Amino acid sequence: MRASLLQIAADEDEPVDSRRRRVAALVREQAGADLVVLPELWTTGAFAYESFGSGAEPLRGPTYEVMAEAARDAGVWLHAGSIPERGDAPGGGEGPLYNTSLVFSPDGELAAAYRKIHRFGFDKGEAVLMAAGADLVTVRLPETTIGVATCYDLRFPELFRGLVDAGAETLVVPAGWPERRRSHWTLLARARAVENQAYVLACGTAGTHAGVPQAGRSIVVDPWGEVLAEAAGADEEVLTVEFDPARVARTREQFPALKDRVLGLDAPRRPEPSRS
Ligand SMILES: NC(=O)CCC(=O)C(=O)O
Repeated sequence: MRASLLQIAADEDEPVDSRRRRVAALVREQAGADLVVLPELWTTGAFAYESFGSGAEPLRGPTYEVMAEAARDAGVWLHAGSIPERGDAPGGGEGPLYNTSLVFSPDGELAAAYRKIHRFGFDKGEAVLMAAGADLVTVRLPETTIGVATCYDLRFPELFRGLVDAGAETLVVPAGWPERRRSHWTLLARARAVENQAYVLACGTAGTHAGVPQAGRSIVVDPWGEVLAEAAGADEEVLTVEFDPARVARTREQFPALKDRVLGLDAPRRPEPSRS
């Protein structure tokens, strides 16, 4: 399988419509790839909190339209990164905001939408401006099943275990990860690959947005935890990699650690009563 990760910048000086067209052209240039991946919130920037409301769009809004067409023209599976999605309110009108990833099939149909479950920012930013998703999302491609997660989700191994239990063999993680925590990005991408015996395709953002320098360093890790490809730095880059999806099953068979899982350990344990 061939995948291209498009590590693009979300520069405030570039009008969003121009960026959509520019990114669509880049997607079209990837014709021949099986899967193309974009970063998190590339229309606004993942740290441009004040733009989330003004830059929000419905699920089937302008980014959806442009990306569906680009996927169809290129004939690729496209994980189009995420958008600030304005959900519907139950009685009509404006509902909550979500950080929503869109996955398109090569015929330009929406194959899946994933609303980010773990919102970043603690008591500010995304954590207060956006609502949390609740559903794990996997998508069956001809060669592999992808499991979808977004940026901060990378810190929560239980989400990835859920994806593996749902059949995921390739974990796709668009992100807007800051330079300040670059070492965590690489470490966590490799950890998620090793512990789940799965490929990890993690696509970061280039440049600086909202004053936050981005780590870039998009990375592809194999099911043994080895780095197959890594972006050179934090500039815009197309990272292309060939990988063999069958290695997931082989790795899980030859080193069957996933079979040794002990389930139900997540409940708090009480100390044994004293026997004296
Ligand atoms: N956009 C994000 O989710 C940022 C996550 C992050 O900075 C971190 O986990 O560290």
